[in-house]
Amino acid sequence: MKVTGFELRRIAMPLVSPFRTSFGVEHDRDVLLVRAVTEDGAEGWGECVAMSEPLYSSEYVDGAAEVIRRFLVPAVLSLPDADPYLAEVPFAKIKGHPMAKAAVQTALLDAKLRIAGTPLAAHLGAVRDRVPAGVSVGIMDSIPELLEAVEGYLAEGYLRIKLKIQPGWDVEPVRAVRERFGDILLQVDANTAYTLADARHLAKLDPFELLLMEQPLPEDDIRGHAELARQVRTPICLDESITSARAAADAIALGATSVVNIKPGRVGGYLEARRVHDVCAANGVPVWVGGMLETGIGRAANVALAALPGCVLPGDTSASDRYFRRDVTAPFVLAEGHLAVPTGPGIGVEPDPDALAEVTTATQWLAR
Ligand SMILES: O=C(O)CCC(=O)N[C@@H](C(=O)O)c1ccccc1
Repeated sequence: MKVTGFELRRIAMPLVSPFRTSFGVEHDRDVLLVRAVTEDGAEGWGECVAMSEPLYSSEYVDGAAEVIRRFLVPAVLSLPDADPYLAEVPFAKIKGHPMAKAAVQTALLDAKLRIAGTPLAAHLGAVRDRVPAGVSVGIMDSIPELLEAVEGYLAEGYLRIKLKIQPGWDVEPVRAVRERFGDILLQVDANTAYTLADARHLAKLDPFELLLMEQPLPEDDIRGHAELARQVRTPICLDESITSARAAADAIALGATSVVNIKPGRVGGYLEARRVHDVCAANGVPVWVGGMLETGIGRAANVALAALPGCVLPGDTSASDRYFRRDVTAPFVLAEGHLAVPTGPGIGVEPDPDALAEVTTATQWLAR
């Protein structure tokens, strides 16, 4: 496949409501989209999930755009065949920047699969045609406000609730949700906000029978998570720590995680995401697909990944209207708590030109 060039497109997507985590509050998303154009006019899309500031990980959207412009696009354009699998070789020589790599790799993968007429889900090994949807609920100003939000999501049909927690907002919100809504599927996400010194406090979550406790400690504290797992009953799930299939194998072998959140942007793309899935499946570790507030472009690819056999827990694959009043693609809509897996070639969705034009803040064409 010969690529004639790439378009980098920045879009400004306001969120329907502020999204608060232990590391900050998002009011809107400044998203970088990558479009690959091939010699015979096929195209492929990728979404960079880097946030505006390096608060979730070291990447941020302006930095990702720079790495794509200066290093990743030239590496691809120098290949005789711009195949996403072949591109992993020069990409591996560039240290880090998994979200930037994932965006370019996905644009190539989408183009390759559209040309072949193969849906991404089929290419990855999907076994389902719809996936159960969970929803991530941010930190709120009060318990009543939280209960109102959770009630609304349950009424919409979400099959699993994830509560963001941080020191000072953890046991009480979980207790309130459990007492009000009974034995719903419930989990928490700390985004690295605690330390091992908080182990006894985190053990207070055990009576609430949570599905998992996500990334309680810093992303590089594998030993700490293994020690914490010995002190709390709630299963530990890692997110920020799992940067590759090897990192997943290490964390599992060291007893640091018993569930894994797979985010393609965090591991460099859907090809490595499938390897993380396979390593976890080989070790009997359940996985689910996380989210980074993606538009329909990234959401479509995440839903395809969530259809793999090892994805046995609802993911943060919510409907488009969880975050956006108007998506740039046809919206993903909840049906009986599930999202349908796209069936078209590649990621199976196209951005709507008018919707895209409405939110575009900058475009740049990068060619040989
Ligand atoms: O549903 C979604 O797309 C968001 C799910 C979610 O909570 N993402 C969290 C996370 O840490 O997993 C996040 C939010 C904002 C920025 C980065 C990550």
